Amino acid sequence: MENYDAEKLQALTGHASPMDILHDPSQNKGVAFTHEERERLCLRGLLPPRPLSMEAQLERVKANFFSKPNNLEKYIFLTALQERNETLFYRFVRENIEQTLPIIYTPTVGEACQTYSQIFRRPQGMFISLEDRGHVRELLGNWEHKDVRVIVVTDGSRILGLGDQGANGMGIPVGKLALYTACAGIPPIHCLPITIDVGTNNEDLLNDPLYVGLQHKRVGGDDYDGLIEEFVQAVGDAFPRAMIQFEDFSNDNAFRLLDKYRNRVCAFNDDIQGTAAVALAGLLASLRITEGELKRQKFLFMGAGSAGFGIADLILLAMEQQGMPREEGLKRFRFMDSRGVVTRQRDDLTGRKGEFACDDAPEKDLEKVVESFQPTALIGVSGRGGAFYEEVVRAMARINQRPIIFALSNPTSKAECTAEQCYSWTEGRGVFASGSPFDPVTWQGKTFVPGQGNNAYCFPGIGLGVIMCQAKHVTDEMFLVAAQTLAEITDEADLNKGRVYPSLQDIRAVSLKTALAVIKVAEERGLAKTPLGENAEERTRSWMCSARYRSYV
Ligand SMILES: NC(=O)C1=CN([C@@H]2O[C@H](COP(=O)(O)OP(=O)(O)OC[C@H]3O[C@@H](n4cnc5c(N)ncnc54)[C@H](O)[C@@H]3O)[C@@H](O)[C@H]2O)C=CC1
Ligand SMILES: CC(=O)C(=O)O
Ligand SMILES: [Mg+2]
Repeated sequence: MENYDAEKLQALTGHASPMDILHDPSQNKGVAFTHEERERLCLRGLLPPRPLSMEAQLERVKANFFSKPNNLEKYIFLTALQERNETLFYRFVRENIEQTLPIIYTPTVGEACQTYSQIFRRPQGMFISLEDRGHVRELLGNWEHKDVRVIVVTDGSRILGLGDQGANGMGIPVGKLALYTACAGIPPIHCLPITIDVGTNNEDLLNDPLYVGLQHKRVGGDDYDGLIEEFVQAVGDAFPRAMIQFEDFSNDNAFRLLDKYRNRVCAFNDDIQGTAAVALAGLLASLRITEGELKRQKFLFMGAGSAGFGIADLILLAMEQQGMPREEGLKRFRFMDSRGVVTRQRDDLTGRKGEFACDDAPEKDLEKVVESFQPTALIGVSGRGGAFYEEVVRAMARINQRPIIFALSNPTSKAECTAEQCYSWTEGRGVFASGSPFDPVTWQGKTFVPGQGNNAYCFPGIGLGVIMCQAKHVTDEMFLVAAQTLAEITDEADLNKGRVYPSLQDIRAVSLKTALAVIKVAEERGLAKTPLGENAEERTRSWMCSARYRSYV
């Protein structure tokens, strides 16, 4: 028989045994449990005798983190901390955001997905596979938390610019949701990462004996659509207050699923819409440097997929708001993909490509397209590292006094050019942003701090706003206001350093402002199920979790 009162413990912590408290990452404080708490929760003897403060724990975590020999080891270390003591994990991430974001997110999360089968310790999130057809609702009932508000779901088919990673893509929803908590204060209890496994076309995984996903080719067609439909319906039933974020779906499905579900449930696609918001924000801030007007810009996109068309659509919406009709705006865009410029003569004008196709002659050489189209902004969303080679960047600098060059592909190895290349090839005149972080660059005595043009600046705040007012849908207008809000927060000091985004240190304030702007749109459009009115800021602030230990005495 136990010498503790299980009922009392249950009432206090939700757990009937003291050891379960230590094994629950949302309750565990490790050695930070005070003497009084240890007494009350019957933890005496289960911990080394001397209580330490959270500050001391943070010192230890810091020393461990920085002593790791490489980034993947840092990732494994932080994941273990997250699974052991969530509060300490989030406090450490927040206090060291510049150092930890590149680990729990791009670029290292990409490496973590690629090695997922090797580094797998404990499952995080939920896996739904083809084998679960007909049982998805039942399966969601196995998740321990019942009040889920945000689901990030992938099918692993296009993980960053690394292609098909199958079930190993789970690192992405887990990382994105960690950002929801770290950057927007959404309590982890409300977050659910999900990977839908319909197989993989990645030959390495199909031949890897350690691969943890279904080891057959991807299944598409009605079976795929049926599973996604069952998933969306099951979410509505199991978690009626949840918003669904589609993440890293290959572009044959990304737009299709977005179009199918955006007006039916509360859902958005981050690669299309979140990326659009961050890119537009960066462009609006860039125009304060180049002293240009959005309507007068010419955009050349390398990459004609989810991110590219998502960004272009939002730019067009912003142009329309400034009085430029969509038809006129379309003329200011060119898209290139692996087959060259997207022209009307092509035989693959499916989806968004048809609308953005131009009348130019076919051309595969990026430098020639830069010379003929004379873009003011070059945007890389191709997942092809090094696509912006020296002659291309130099041509941009010949045509423009201040060329805008965004290398948005992730992870770092897929960036179309590096920050250093951009600044040196444009002789310090390039206005640069990248999807994965680059260190500051000193060029001829001036130090540039490149901004990170990553949807991480937008989706946490948008999600926070949607959740707070329980918006019925996530609309393009919400992404537009998110972009405008982010651009406004970027100040002159940022721009003077060459950074077209605010510092990541300010990310919580950015997320809060974004959320408030989103709530306002939802309320104005009659989409808010629980309007917050004048209390929006106070209610949102007080809902955001703070990464502080709760007291049990
Ligand atoms: N910075 C950010 O916040 C975000 C960055 N991305 C990055 O953007 C990249 C693309 O993502 P999605 O648009 O979702 O992928 P996608 O697969 O929908 O589109 C990729 C496009 O690039 C084209 N492409 C591929 N190889 C090429 C080559 N050699 N030359 C020219 N074009 C080529 C493809 O034909 C396709 O049009 C990825 O690396 C992803 O990590 C995506 C979302 C957000
Ligand atoms: C950042 C992001 O969502 C991507 O690279 O897919
Ligand atoms: Mg993504």
